[in-house]
Amino acid sequence: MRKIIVGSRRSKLALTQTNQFIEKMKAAGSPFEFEIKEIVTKGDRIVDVMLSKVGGKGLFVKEIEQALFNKEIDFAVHSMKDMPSVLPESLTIGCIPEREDPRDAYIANGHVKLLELPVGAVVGTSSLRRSSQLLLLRPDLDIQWIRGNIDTRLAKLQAGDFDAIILAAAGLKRMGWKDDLVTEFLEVDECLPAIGQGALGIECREDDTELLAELAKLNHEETALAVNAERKFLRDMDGSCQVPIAGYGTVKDGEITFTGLISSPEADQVFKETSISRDPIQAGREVAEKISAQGGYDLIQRVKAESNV
Ligand SMILES: NCc1[nH]cc(CCC(=O)O)c1CC(=O)O
Repeated sequence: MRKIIVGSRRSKLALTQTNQFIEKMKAAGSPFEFEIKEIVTKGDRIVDVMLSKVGGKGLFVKEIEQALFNKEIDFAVHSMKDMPSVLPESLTIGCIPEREDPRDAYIANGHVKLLELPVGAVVGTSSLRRSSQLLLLRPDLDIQWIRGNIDTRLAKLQAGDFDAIILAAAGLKRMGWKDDLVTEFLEVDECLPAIGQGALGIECREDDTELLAELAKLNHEETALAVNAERKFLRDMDGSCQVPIAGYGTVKDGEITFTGLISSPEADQVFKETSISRDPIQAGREVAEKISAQGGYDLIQRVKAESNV
């Protein structure tokens, strides 16, 4: 029996996602034995710097991809949100399992609703995408950067460093947090999620046909279509997690409805467009074209130049 070595970051969330996926493979009758190999990435070593200032795409994936090339590991479970829009040659996404909740979760001390926070309240997030969309809803808020894993962020909230914080609902749910921790789930039309948020991607070597055949059984067609549209938009806009870019697709009867958003960090310029297509590439491309025609692509380039990434 082949033993599959699964690479995982060392964070609680990464290990949880990896273990949950391995259990799914076992339940689907996969013929392998599994062993997890922990890998420390650059993104895990940097804790105190604003992520958007650190620079370099794929902070959480480079070391893992190197281990795949070296055949030290056979696959890795990534949050699609952390994946650069282009994969290195000879690696591929073997499958995209069914998506968890794509929404952002707003968690406030005393469960004060977002629209009821006092003027100038301090909200913690480390994402320009979240901060710019928050400012659209509440221009008066004092957005402060927060870093660290889920537990660290919740502890900082509880310590009173912030009045509220925003986290991905998917991470909380996978870690077993109950919904009553969350003050409000921000609906996708008020805070459009990150590209790929809530979805996992299983990265492996392109020539590992034996493994690819097993992974294919866990692919979720609708999630994969939506995420492909989202990632086409990310590629065409030349985006990354270091610029305020968002996108979310849904699929009904084989038809993808995709909405993309580009904003300035101050949220004084916002472009949001939707396209519907049976082809994920076309859906993503069309939204990118519409937004670029209005100046969205130039805005992304300017944000990048200003933050030196
Ligand atoms: N940027 C870190 C990261 N990457 C994936 C998730 C959550 C899980 C997911 O979105 O699938 C998180 C944490 C967060 O944003 O709160």
